[in-house]
Amino acid sequence: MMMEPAISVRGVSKIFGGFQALRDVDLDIRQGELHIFLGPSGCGKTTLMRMISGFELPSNGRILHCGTPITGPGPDRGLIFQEGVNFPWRTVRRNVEFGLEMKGMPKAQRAEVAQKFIDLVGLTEFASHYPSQISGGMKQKMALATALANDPEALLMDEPFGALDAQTRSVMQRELLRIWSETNKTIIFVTHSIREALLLGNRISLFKTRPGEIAKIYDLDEELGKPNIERDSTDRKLVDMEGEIYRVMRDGEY
Ligand SMILES: Nc1ncnc2c1ncn2[C@@H]1O[C@H](COP(=O)(O)OP(=O)(O)OP(=O)(O)O)[C@@H](O)[C@H]1O
Repeated sequence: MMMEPAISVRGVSKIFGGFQALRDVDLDIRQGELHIFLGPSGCGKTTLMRMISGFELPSNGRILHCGTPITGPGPDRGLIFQEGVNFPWRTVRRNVEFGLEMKGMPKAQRAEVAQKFIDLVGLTEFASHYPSQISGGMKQKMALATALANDPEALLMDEPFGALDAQTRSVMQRELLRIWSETNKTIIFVTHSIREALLLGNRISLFKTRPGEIAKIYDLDEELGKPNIERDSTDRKLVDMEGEIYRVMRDGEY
């Protein structure tokens, strides 16, 4: 039996003023999938992500989460941005606890849940530090722990590693794959980087611009095997795909 998609995007367009940012997007995100949005600047990746998060509504069409129309933000969809939003006056632990506090979870239980996710992302030693005392990569780990603590069904990650240096970014990619395989969450991950897309995804939605559309979907499981930390950036097939996607984007020949 086919599982119901985690997210279904049906005939979705978005118009800002007179400007068409997205046109007629159809897409199913599978349960437990790590799905990549890849494309040039301005092609509408963030706009589609914001509509899935519920902060923005489609001009036309509809978006369903597990069969239910999305009408606004909800705890079932956890967001992680490049800036890694946090409260600077709260320690790592109290940042991770924030959503649980809002839900009114009792203190002891919230400490236990926060600890579990702080350990999962590898911040055990830094739980009592303030955001200003930890690195950019650690801040993104904290954002991941904060999102996971709320037990969302899907994680929406908008260029979460975009501001990190190459070395830290590569560590975080491996960490993300480990955490994904341990939690089985559905993840939508936005990136500009073809290589990052190829290292992480089950599938890639390749966007094109003017108007923003999904031009092509690549099934990486078929080509490269399922994403795991062994997926190798020097693998011949991966390098070939990288070249192909690069050419498609450069020449606009979708
Ligand atoms: N609130 C808004 N009002 C007007 N135009 C907008 C608004 N939000 C986005 N746009 C326009 O819609 C288009 C798509 O923007 P979006 O941020 O979704 O692109 P993107 O693919 O995420 O780009 P980037 O990779 O640079 O973040 C852009 O041309 C942008 O200027």
